[in-house]
Amino acid sequence: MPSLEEELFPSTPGKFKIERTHHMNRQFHRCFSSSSTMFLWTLFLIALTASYFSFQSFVSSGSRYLTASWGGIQWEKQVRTSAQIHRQGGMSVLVTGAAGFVGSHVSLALKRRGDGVVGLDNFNDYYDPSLKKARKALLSTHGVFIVEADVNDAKLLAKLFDVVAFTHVMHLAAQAGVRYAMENPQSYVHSNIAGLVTLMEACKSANPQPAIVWASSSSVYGLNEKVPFSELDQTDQPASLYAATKKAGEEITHTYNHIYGLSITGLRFFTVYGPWGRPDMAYFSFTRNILQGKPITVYRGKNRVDLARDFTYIDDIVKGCLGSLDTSGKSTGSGGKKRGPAPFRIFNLGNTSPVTVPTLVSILEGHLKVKAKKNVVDMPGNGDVPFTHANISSARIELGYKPTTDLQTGLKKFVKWYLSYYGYNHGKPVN
Ligand SMILES: O=C(O)[C@H]1O[C@H](OP(=O)(O)OP(=O)(O)OC[C@H]2O[C@@H](n3ccc(=O)[nH]c3=O)[C@H](O)[C@@H]2O)[C@H](O)[C@@H](O)[C@@H]1O
Repeated sequence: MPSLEEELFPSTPGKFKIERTHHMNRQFHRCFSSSSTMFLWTLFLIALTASYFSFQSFVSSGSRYLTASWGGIQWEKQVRTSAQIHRQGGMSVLVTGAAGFVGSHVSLALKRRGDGVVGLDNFNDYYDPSLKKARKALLSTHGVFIVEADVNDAKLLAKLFDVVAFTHVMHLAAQAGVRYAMENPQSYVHSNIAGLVTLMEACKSANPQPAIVWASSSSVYGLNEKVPFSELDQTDQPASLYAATKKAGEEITHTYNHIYGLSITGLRFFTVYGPWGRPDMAYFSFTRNILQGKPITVYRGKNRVDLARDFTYIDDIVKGCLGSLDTSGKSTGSGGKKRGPAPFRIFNLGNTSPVTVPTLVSILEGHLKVKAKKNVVDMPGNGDVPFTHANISSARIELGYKPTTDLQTGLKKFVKWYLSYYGYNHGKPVN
């Protein structure tokens, strides 16, 4: 039995057998055997295919405009107003990941000192998007407008550079989290590789080209054992896919610096923490669990050695970011062509005093006045590294970077924010 498709579109029309009336037989025979009719059929099929594709593109462009949260006169006005500079010698900065932890703090600091800021964020649900919306609302009260879109949206990026001649890009949009890379590896490729390249393409084509400062990570040191970690140490042994994508980012940005003259500064952040932080990070999830009376899992390294991190307070990181923007130097290219060498820099932004995870827990217990229920387990092979420790000499010399907040002080500020944000009164939830 022929399929429906075969019945409607026989593969060999000339041999089409008609067994009804003789008259019809003659007609069909004439129809399929004449070459001019064949030509008409071909034309018909081409027209059908073409109209199918134009309908498809109409539907997709239509839905793009229907669902797009950007574009239009009012939108452009908001972008321009947000980008306005209010100080002598100020800059206009496109901050990607502006609704994120570091992004929201940096945006606010720039705006406060009179720089123009436009944010970009896709508000994904890697962690509770309502926290991102709350950061957005906070920024909005300070005059920072955040465009809701993905950094992979090349058309939007081109439009933004059309509307504003950004002097700088602070690129903080990324898929963060070391261990989550085993659950969702593609999200790291999407944001940290594809998204970075899309942004670099937009920056290289922009006229004038902006200078770029972006977030790499202390995780690029991977299995490096030389302490403290210095920028010249080996970084070709990543322990997680997250670290590998950040290291790849350093190589990708180098290429754009080399070929197109983009000014690049990569910042290797060391476990940043503080108010408005990331709920997926240990200090945050420990706080939540301790307050809710739930157990926490504390990982332990080989031979029962405690894990340690060079925890760095958000305000210190913000100073490092602003110092990087201020000293970035200009990109040299224009019209997608390099006109001369441009700066390429990489800095550690750490605290230079690692603290073990059990110590982190006891500091939290002190501030929360609640004892944690600890499950101590051996570190699973999920991308974690045993310790991090930053050498910050270069950042100190070139950016004037000088961290001033120790973990005890920084966690106190975090806990104060946490209790007030989540509605606790003296450690008890307010109903
Ligand atoms: O500095 C960096 O490069 C990285 O810092 C953090 O990564 P991580 O240091 O692993 O921060 P946490 O996830 O907060 O973990 C801190 C420590 O607590 C430990 N931990 C974590 C979670 C947990 O349930 N138990 C536990 O003992 C981890 O093993 C680690 O030693 C961030 O999550 C990364 O996005 C960032 O790039």
